[in-house]
Amino acid sequence: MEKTHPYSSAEAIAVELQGIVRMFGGRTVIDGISLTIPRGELFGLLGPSGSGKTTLIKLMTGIDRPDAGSVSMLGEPMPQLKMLQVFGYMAQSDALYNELTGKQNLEFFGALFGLTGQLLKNRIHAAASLVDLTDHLNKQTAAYSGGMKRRLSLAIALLHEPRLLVLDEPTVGIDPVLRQSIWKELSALSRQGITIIVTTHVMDEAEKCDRLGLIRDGKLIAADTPEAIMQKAGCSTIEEAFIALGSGGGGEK
Ligand SMILES: Nc1ncnc2c1ncn2[C@@H]1O[C@H](COP(=O)(O)OP(=O)(O)OP(=O)(O)O)[C@@H](O)[C@H]1O
Repeated sequence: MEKTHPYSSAEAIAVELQGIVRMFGGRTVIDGISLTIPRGELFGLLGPSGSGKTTLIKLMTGIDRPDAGSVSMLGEPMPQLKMLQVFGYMAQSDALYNELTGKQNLEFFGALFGLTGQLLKNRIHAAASLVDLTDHLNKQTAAYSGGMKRRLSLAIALLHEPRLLVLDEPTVGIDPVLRQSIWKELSALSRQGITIIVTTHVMDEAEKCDRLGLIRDGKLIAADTPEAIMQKAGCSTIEEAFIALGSGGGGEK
């Protein structure tokens, strides 16, 4: 479905990275990345383990600072404390209170976002049903499976109806049926104008993104639609394209 977004040009950009460099202990982990993500885009970050995906999204959200270059989110320079209210972030490892129930976790994080009373109840209901956890809300989180914990983390990231969702491998440990329904929902949120940035290792998920950024050794080796990336690489799958582009191939097979 065609997306239409009624934003002025100043508001039209969700995230802008200019010449980002991040070093750890003298090693360059993000090596001069520039990237613009428009509002409402479902943008996937794809790359091998250790290529810098998590580091890059931490820089986008202001959780970490670059050693060089600049980051802005929705027109605001990052990092900024007030921007924490604007985006929903789901980290790679679940930051949950195991001794609390699923519902208590949602209430706790909802309160941090200033949600109270009936509004909080409504949001908990909506977010929990989205990730199919309604029947498990009164269980202690310690008794949740890995996939249930991921789903609870996703519900927490959605609780305050953020304009920007940043999800670090949201579907790890989630079964294929639920994975599909979560992706359907992500597409629907994106059609409503919510920007979604998602890291993934799963190729069929990558193909569902509006645009993909391919990262290798801290460099952005491509940023385009899945179709354009496959065409450029002269490949019929994203997986093949990723390998071809990453090894320096440009499609002239
Ligand atoms: N705080 C840190 N201190 C030192 N090195 C770090 C730190 N954070 C990340 N790194 C290193 O930076 C590199 C990129 O890590 P990052 O977590 O961004 O990769 P990734 O692409 O998200 O990997 P994965 O898919 O396995 O999650 C790795 O070599 C990692 O060891």
